[in-house]
Amino acid sequence: MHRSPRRFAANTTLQRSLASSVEAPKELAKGDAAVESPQPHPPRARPGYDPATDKVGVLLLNLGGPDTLDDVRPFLYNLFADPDIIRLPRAISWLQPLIAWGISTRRAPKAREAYESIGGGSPLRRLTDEQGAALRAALGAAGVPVTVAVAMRYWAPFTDAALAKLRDAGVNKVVVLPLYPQYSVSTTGSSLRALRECLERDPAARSMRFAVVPHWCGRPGYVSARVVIFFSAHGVPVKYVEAGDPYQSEMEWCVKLVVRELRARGLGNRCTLAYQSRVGPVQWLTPYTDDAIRELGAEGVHGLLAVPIAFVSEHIETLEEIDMEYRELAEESGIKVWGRAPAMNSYPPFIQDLAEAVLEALPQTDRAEDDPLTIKKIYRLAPVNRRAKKARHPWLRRVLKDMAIFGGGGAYMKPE
Ligand SMILES: C=CC1=C(C)c2cc3[nH]c(cc4nc(cc5[nH]c(cc1n2)c(C)c5CCC(=O)O)C(CCC(=O)O)=C4C)c(C)c3C=C
Ligand SMILES: [Fe+2]
Repeated sequence: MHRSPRRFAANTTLQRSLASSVEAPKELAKGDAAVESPQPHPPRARPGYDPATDKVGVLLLNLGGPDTLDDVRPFLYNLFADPDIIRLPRAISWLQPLIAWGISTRRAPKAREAYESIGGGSPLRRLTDEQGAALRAALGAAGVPVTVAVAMRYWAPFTDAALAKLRDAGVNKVVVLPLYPQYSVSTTGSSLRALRECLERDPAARSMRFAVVPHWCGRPGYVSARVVIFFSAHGVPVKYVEAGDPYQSEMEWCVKLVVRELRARGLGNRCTLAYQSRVGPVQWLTPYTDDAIRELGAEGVHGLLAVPIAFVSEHIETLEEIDMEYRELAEESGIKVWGRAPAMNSYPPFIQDLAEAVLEALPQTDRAEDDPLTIKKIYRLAPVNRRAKKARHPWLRRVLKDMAIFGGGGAYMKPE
């Protein structure tokens, strides 16, 4: 029998302050240049949006991170207790809480040190709130006023609080926007499963209509904003990809589009893709970022510009792993010049493009088959455990291809 892993509650003060979600944070109200708001436009009808009857919500999905050092271990517990992160055979799935407890307890001291080195916690929540505020402003300027709520997977604000916020605001149409450019079962898939589970527990929330933007790494606003060379992406275990996770092919496709953009701008730099942040003893996607850095150093490469291609906000993986660990490794490997492209955070052209993704998805809220069922469909098609084997069958691959996972919004380009 599958038992739900126990989830640690987040620090209650923070939960109180953030369950209320994404009203513009105070520092943004002062006029932060990065999110200087476009002027709101009176609501105007567009496909999927009738100002007379519709109240639109945007549900941003993200991973979450510990707010304080005390949060590190319970945050790690939540992460490792996720069956999309540690995939156990069904027969021993009941062991997951124990395994999660063991790994989080063992990993916590090192992770705590890393979070301490970037200021004592993850900035992901603040940056995601800022992205939400900027997105709300961009959509308001397009004549679609929205309520934005953030649903973090492993730390507050959790999905149930985010759904409650949307419901309390009277929202009847929700566009679900994962803040992961590329789809992986371990990220977007897991967040969509959490959302589906919340909807199953909460019939009132099911009265809202949903549309999902499953991935957006091919959108022009994401591709053309980058000018870089050493692409470093968060990895996943190879088994995920063998089981049909589209993450690696989306990553390679995304990098190809960025490289094409670089070439079009006359930049002939060599480009490399490598994978960072592996956890545990299993084989992850290769080449590993650390091996790639060593090899490039041994080849006599003079300078490297790291590009965090899978991350849209600064957090532990950029601020500590790339900026500190990989920089040090690069220096030791003989690389003389090291740089890192910043994450997008609330960069206006990026937010503008996300706003367009939301507007393109909005008409899907009017398709009965896309209501919370979409979420089910997408997750079912994301092959985990035994479903993974089935994904090897040509017919299921065909279904996968036709369905929402590869559907995307209008401007979305399919992998070549
Ligand atoms: C592109 C995004 C990500 C993928 C794919 C992903 C897969 C994945 N991650 C772990 C284990 C850990 N991830 C951790 C932190 C972390 N991961 C992502 C993104 C992806 N993960 C982000 C944005 C962050 C940072 C969170 C923050 O600081 O706010 C951690 C915790 C840090 C640490 O101890 O190293 C772990 C652990 C697995 C096992 C996995 C695929 C199966
Ligand atoms: Fe991760």
